[in-house]
Amino acid sequence: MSEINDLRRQIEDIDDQIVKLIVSRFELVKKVGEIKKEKNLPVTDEKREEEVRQRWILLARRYGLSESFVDTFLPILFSYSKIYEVNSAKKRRIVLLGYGGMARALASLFKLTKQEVVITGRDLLKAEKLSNEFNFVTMDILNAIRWGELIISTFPPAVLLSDFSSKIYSNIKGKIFMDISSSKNLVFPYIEEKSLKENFIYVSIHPLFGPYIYPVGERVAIIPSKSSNDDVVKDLVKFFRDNGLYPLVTTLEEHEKAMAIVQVIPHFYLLALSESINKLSKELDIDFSKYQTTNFREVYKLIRKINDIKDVIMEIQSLNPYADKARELGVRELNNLYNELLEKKK
Ligand SMILES: C=C(O[C@@H]1C=C(C(=O)O)C=C[C@H]1O)C(=O)O
Repeated sequence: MSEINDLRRQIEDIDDQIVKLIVSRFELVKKVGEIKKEKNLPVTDEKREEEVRQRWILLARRYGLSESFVDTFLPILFSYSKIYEVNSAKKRRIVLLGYGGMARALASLFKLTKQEVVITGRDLLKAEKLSNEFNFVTMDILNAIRWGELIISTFPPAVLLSDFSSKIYSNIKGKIFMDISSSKNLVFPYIEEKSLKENFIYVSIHPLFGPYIYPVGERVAIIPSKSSNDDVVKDLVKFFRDNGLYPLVTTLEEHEKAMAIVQVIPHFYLLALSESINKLSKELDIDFSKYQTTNFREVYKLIRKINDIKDVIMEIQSLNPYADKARELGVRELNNLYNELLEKKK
């Protein structure tokens, strides 16, 4: 036993050094972040990440560490590095309409950059619960939008199109209003028209990440409207960059087409895959959880994630204007593959 204890003391010594070294690394990363902010550069630098990865792979080979360790460890290191790189940004008065997962993700970023944030919605108790998590403030909707400067709605499309939101649109003259919908085909023209009529500035955004906390370095699509000019867009690009995201200015059409590719098809396959796995395991009467391969584990993680946000996923399937085309193609490709494999058997 004392031999184990002795070894464990040595392990602890090494752990001490690892933690100290990681913190020293983060301190340097923080300095890189300050320079990037001065130079208006985004937090994420994919080229540099690949460079770092290649160095690590060489080191791993030299010292006999597995490459899979590198590929498991580095993404975690990078994602925490980026949290350290986000500094306080110019203070804006931000109103978050809604208190779901995406509101929480955005709130976590605004906490890192020390923004002034008011969280509000139809249920003020729920709004307060989220506010408390980050030490932000809750107000009723009308007071919040009177106070705020940037209004970010995390409401679902049906709410954005309702009379409830109309009341908001007619009380935000001169302010910037953003929605975060994944499918914008319905809401964009509707809010754009409201913004021209009610004299507010509408810029549609789409955070390209799920409802996870501290999404530093992730992308956000920005879609200008007829009521927003270049200065507003430039200002928002800087705002999102300073708040740790990677802004991408695009158009409504391009956005919807891109989402057909990166959301509609993958979600469609994953939902079907989820059902197929469940049904086959019942039919064959096998508890597959005991037999998880590494790849299966990754795939199943994704399946679980999308099942958690099934409402949003079904909404995208029904609202994206290219969804029918995408799904038809998806089914056709499955059939092709099916036939190809059948042919081989003959
Ligand atoms: C520290 C930097 O920022 C990020 C973090 C990196 C890291 O932890 O090594 C690498 C690239 C960037 O995505 C950098 O650009 O060097």
